[in-house]
Amino acid sequence: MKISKIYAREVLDSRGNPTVEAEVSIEAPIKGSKKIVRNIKGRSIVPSGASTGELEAVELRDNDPKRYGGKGVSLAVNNVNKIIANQFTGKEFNSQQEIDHALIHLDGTPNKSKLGANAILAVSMAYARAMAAALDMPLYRYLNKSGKFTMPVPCMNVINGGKHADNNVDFQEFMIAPHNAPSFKESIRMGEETFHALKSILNKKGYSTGVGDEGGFAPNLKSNEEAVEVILEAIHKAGYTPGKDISLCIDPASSEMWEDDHYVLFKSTKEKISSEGLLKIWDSWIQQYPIILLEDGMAENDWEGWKLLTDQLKNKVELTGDDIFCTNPAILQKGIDAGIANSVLIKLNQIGTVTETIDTIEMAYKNNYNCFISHRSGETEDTTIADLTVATNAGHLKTGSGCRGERIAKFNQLLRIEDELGKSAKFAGLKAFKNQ
Ligand SMILES: C=C(OP(=O)(O)O)C(=O)O
Ligand SMILES: [Mg+2]
Repeated sequence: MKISKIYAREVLDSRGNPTVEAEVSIEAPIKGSKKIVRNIKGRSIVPSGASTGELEAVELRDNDPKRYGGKGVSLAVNNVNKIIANQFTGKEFNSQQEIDHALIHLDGTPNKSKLGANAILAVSMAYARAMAAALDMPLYRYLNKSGKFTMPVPCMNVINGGKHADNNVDFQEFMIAPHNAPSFKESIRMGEETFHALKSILNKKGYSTGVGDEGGFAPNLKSNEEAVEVILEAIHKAGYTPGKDISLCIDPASSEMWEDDHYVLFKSTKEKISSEGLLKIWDSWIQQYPIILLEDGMAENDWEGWKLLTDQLKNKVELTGDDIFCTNPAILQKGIDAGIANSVLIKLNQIGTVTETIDTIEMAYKNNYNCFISHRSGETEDTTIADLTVATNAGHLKTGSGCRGERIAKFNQLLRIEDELGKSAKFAGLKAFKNQ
C-alpha cells in the first residue's frame, strides 16, 4: 500500500519532556474495488529513558538550552517532516521489514544518529498502526507471526528508587508479579490490591506515599532491604502469599551504581562494593526473598561481573539484560556467545525500529532466552508495547504500576485485548519466568 502522508509533531512525555509523535497515512484499497482507496492514518509516540544504556540508538535532542533545557526534539521532528516524508511519500512498501530497512538505509549510521532513533521509531510504529488498521486487524495480530497469543504477567513496579525517584533507595525498581491468577484481569486486580495495601502500610509507618517516575511509591526507607520487606507485608495484607501467588522482580539498574571498577550505593550509605560483593547481595536476596527475576544485576560495562552472576544464578532465577544488550541483536549475539544472562529486556526505542525489535526477540527465543517487554521511565499514552507483548508471547512485561495514566494506558489496552481474544488467549502465569 502506498504512503500518502507522513507527519510528525512535538508532544510531551510523562516527565513533561518533549518527544516525537508521528502520523503515517496510507492509501488502502476499499474491499471489492482496486481503484477506490481510503486514507488510513496510524499514529504513534516514542517514549524516553532516564537510566539509559550507553549503546542505545541515539535519541536526537536539540541541545538548545532555551527550549526544555536542551531537550527539545525539533531536529527529530524536522527529520521526519523534511527528510523521511520527502523520501517516502508516494512510495509503496510491501511489509514492515521493507519500510524499516528503508528507514535504516536512509539514516545510514550504525546507531541512527543522523535522523534520530526517536524520529525513525515514531514512523516505524505509526506505519505498523496504519497497516493494522488498513488490514482491518488489531495491532497485536499485525505484529504476530505464530497465530498464538499469550496474556502476560504484569510486573508492577511498586517501589521506585535509583534515578527514577528523589528518595534514598539505591535500587531502581521493586516489582510484584501476580502470577497465580487465571487471567490478566485477575492478575492486575491482585497487583492493584497489593499496591493499595502497600500505600496504607507506608502511611502507617509515616513514610511518604508520593510516587516516582513509573508510578511506584518513592519513600525514604531505612535500607534497600526494607523496600522488599514492606512489599512482602503488603502482599500478606492484601490476602496473598508471597512466592505462591505473587513473587518479586528487581531491577537495581546496576549501571547507575558502576564507577570504573566497582559499585557505589550512591543514594544511601555511599558504600563501595566489588562485583563479587554485589553478587553476594543478590545471592542472599534470592535465598531470603521470593525473587523470580533480576534485571541488570550487574552493570553494562561489567561483563566479568555479569558472567559471575550468570554462572551462579542462571538456574535459579530469570536474569534479564537491559543496559548490557540495548535490544540490539548484534550485542545480544555477543552476550549469547559469552553465556551472559538468560533473558533480554525489550525496549523498542533502544534499537529504533519495530523490525529490529522483533529480530532481537526472535534471536532470543532461538537461543532459549526469555524476552521481558518494557516501557520507559518517560512514557506516554501510546500502548504499542501492550500489543507487542501479546503478539510475541513474551509472557511478562513491565509497565509501571497503579496510579499513573501513561502506565494504566498499557494495562487498559491489555484488558481490552484479553476481552477481545476471550478463551483463545491463555494467561502466562509463573511459567513465563525462566526456571519457574
Ligand atoms: C525502564 C527502565 O528505565 P529507563 O526507561 O529510565 O531506562 C529500566 O531501566 O529498565
Ligand atoms: Mg532496566
